[in-house]
Amino acid sequence: MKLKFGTVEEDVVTREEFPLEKAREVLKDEVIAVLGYGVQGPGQALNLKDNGFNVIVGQRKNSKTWDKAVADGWVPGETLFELEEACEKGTILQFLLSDAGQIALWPTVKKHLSPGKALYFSHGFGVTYNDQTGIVPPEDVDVILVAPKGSGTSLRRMFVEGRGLNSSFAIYQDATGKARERVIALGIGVGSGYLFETDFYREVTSDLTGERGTLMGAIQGIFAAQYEVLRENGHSPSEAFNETVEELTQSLMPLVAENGMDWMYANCSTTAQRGALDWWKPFRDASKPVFEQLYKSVKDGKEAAKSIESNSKADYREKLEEELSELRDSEMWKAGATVRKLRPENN
Ligand SMILES: NC(=O)C1=CN([C@@H]2O[C@H](COP(=O)(O)OP(=O)(O)OC[C@H]3O[C@@H](n4cnc5c(N)ncnc54)[C@H](O)[C@@H]3O)[C@@H](O)[C@H]2O)C=CC1
Ligand SMILES: CC(=O)[C@](C)(O)C(=O)O
Ligand SMILES: [Mg+2]
Ligand SMILES: [Mg+2]
Repeated sequence: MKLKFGTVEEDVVTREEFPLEKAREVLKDEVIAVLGYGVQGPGQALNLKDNGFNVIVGQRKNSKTWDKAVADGWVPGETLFELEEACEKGTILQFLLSDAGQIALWPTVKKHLSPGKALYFSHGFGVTYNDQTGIVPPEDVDVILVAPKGSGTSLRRMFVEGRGLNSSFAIYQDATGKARERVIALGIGVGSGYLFETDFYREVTSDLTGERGTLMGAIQGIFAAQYEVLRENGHSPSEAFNETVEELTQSLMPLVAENGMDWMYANCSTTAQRGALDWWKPFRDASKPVFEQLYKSVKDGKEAAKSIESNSKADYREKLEEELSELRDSEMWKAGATVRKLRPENN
């Protein structure tokens, strides 16, 4: 359906125009092989299974995630296979290894992409940066994308709650003439609330910008800056944390989610409104050059190169964990752990 986003009209696909029954009809003869069982793998595979699709999972044996797949109800030899066996059995291959991991498995996946199969991604990364990944799909398969706009953990949680995370979708190559109905059916099948169309390049550039920017990188940066200034001026950790993070996640962001920034402002004091209206523009102006630098680094493929380089190392998990523990052990997030315990619903 066509909808106005501000003054711009866009086409979105909802469950109303493309109900689950239609998705099941489109994919009734397909075997959907979900390759990789990290964060997106479980969310998408379990939602597809619960929605009545024919799904198998491919994962390395003797790994923690193989055991997790078994614990989630996938049966070795029936619905859970080694990666190569799943590639062979699947007619739609959902390539949900980490973006760096996809490079290593690509020769195997490619070998099993016989004509008419579909290659499905949840990120435009591998194909867009194919000068770095080597992922160049054969011409006689569909190449499609459904990118849930959130963590696989939320995708599953929201599905179980009867809600739906929104996703973008894209078609890179339509070899069968059925790529469009295939990709939309998969998008509905994995539990998307609605789908908006993009292309692989735009998906990856916006996504890499978003996660490095406001969604993850910038927000931690801005939290740290304010927390430090409050602490340096003699405020206690609990006061600094509450005024920086807790109030935002518990009180104010839910209001923004419900009805927008203006409505959240309107539900705060006129004192706060005066100050926030004065200060948001200096913050925008201070951070915009950093966002421009970030977008350029994404566009130039530098962010992709860094990610491939670091996540292809044998000990990449340990290294990431080390850096995450640095965050976890910072005073701000230690204070956060105590504050979370104090929420009445947590005790
Ligand atoms: N994590 C998320 O919620 C989101 C991820 N995506 C995209 O979905 C795709 C999958 O991402 P995640 O689920 O985060 O992946 P992940 O980092 O959790 O890894 C998925 C699986 O790949 C396996 N793997 C890694 N390297 C391997 C290798 N060399 N050989 C064999 N297996 C290997 C891991 O064991 C794991 O089971 C990526 O394209 C990512 O950008 C998109 C939206 C959100
Ligand atoms: C959750 C999501 O969509 C991210 C942040 O882009 C990602 O995990 O890559
Ligand atoms: Mg994303
Ligand atoms: Mg991402």
